[in-house]
Amino acid sequence: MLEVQHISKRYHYQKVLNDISLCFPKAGIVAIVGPSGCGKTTLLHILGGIDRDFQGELLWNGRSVKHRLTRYRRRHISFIFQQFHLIMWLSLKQNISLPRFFHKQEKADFALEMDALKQQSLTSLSMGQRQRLAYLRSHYHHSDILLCDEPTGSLDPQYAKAVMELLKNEAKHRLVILVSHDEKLVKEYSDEIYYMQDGEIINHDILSSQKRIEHFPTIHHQYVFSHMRLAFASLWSHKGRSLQLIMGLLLSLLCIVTALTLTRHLEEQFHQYIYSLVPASGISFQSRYQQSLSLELLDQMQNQAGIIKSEMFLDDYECLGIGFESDHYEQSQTLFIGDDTSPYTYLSLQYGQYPQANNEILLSLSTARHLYGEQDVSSLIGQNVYAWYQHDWEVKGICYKIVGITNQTTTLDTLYQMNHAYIHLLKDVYTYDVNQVTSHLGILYVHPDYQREDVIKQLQKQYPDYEFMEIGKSTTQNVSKTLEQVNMILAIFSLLAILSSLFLIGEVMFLNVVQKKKDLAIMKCFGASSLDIMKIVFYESLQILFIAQSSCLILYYQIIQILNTFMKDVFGSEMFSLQMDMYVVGVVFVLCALLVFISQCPPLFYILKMNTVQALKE
Ligand SMILES: Nc1ncnc2c1ncn2[C@@H]1O[C@H](COP(=O)(O)OP(=O)(O)OP(=O)(O)O)[C@@H](O)[C@H]1O
Repeated sequence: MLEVQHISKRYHYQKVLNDISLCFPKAGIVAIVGPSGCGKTTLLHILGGIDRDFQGELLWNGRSVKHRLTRYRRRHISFIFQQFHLIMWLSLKQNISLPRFFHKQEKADFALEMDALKQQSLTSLSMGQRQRLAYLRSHYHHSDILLCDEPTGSLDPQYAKAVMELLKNEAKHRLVILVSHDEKLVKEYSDEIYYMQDGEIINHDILSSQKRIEHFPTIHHQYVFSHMRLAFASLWSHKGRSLQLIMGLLLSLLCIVTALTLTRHLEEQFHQYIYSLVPASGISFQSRYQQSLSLELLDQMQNQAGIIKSEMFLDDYECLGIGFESDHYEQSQTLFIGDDTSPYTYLSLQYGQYPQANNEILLSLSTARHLYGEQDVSSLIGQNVYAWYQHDWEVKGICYKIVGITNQTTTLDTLYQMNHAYIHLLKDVYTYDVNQVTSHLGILYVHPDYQREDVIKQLQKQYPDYEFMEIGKSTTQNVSKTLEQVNMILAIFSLLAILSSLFLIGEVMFLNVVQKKKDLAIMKCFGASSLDIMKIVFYESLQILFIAQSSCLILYYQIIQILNTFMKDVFGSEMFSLQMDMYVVGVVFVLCALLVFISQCPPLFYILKMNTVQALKE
């Protein structure tokens, strides 16, 4: 049984309700009538548990419910408002079954009444139809008390009577409290009437009494994923704005994920590329006093532990390329040849054998293909090619016989030959004395079982007049350092981009809550707690995040594919190929989710502080 004791309420300095005590029956229609502004609606809000800011007691079955109003509303209260308070971004059915989004329902069957409205959109409904919807919604939640604020206010007399008949029928099973101006209509249908004036009850008429007839409606469970569904409906209701948010977040996520993947992968692949040009086992050396190197010195060094091959590059002799033509190197078949990149003893043969004489060479598989096109490269074995060298602007060719093809693919076209072979061959072509040619740069190759640093230390001790350096190390270090800086800058910019879009999400969600606060208050009237409302708002931003992140994953995959095709075209090999970096994706997505959570604090805080009665009036 519902009871209020010594209820008083003030708005600033105005006393709206003054020490009201009432005791209501279990069933029947109880009307509250009085002039405009006397406090009827205020009293109704207190009875409905949506206004918690009052003095006095609200009792249900003798127990105070002032501190558990959400539970009280859910179990015992439903409303019909004068302005209907329908939620325009929900469907007809969702509006009617609104209470079921928040708790399980004892639902009456109203399929017949629904059929007439089913075809229409909410905005196209007439006032009478909206009134009917509001009635159906209150009926959906079969509560102990139905509170009606001017339920016939906007209806023509004929339809008003029909609504009163419905309420009369309702009142057999529950208590109907209605606030109305229409004293005549009220007298015709009410069992009790309270007369109010200036916030006080001035009279009470009991016209008849109604015994409550219990009925046992079917029980419907709460909708599954109810908060998610409401969040999605809310998101859909402002789809333009949501799309902008999703696009903003998607672009920032895509930028940061792609940029970080590029720099992380490119660093690795730059290193690989550098090592494909300059072997990881190479040590370069030169005299500290600018003295020329000699073949004896090379032979001496080659006998050191851990060294497997030594080379020296003649200062003024440069290999221009190889080709099949004997008369001139500038032919289309001529290939530019890089310096050989590793001792051939450690390369696996695909065809043929290792060189046995100075004029025999090995080709890397990629060079053989380059030279011979689509044809079977094994038929290159035994063929002659010409390597063209330039000295003092004079270009001369040395004839080599291809004896083998390795299975190696190299970035630059490469040929391998016996130690110092080209020095001996050039001597005959250019006719010089081997001891007279100068060379200031030598290369040593370290056995894979040895550490380059250790070998360098050893060499440094033994040959103090020479300076030894790891080939490619400083370049890779420089590349790593530069890419690290690029990474850092990218990360900062991307973080700023994500922060700004999250700030935007926070801002838009806040505006959204402010804009929809009346709808959220309506939900509260139909059983939602503050936590339910917070969940809806939070899930809405999670949905934005989810859509942005999943679209980002799809686009990220596409971008990686496009970049790989592009790089394959540009570099002509698959050396620079990217893969989806799930580590980067994971870190960025988790960080972003965390920031979304933080960006939701202002709207969620706003909901906690929201005044339901105030919000309903807006
Ligand atoms: N949020 C508010 N802030 C300040 N004053 C308010 C607020 N809400 C209502 N009032 C005042 O409280 C008084 C009672 O208002 P209430 O709406 O309860 O009256 P009512 O009897 O239902 O009037 P009506 O029949 O016209 O709806 C009015 O004087 C109104 O101006």
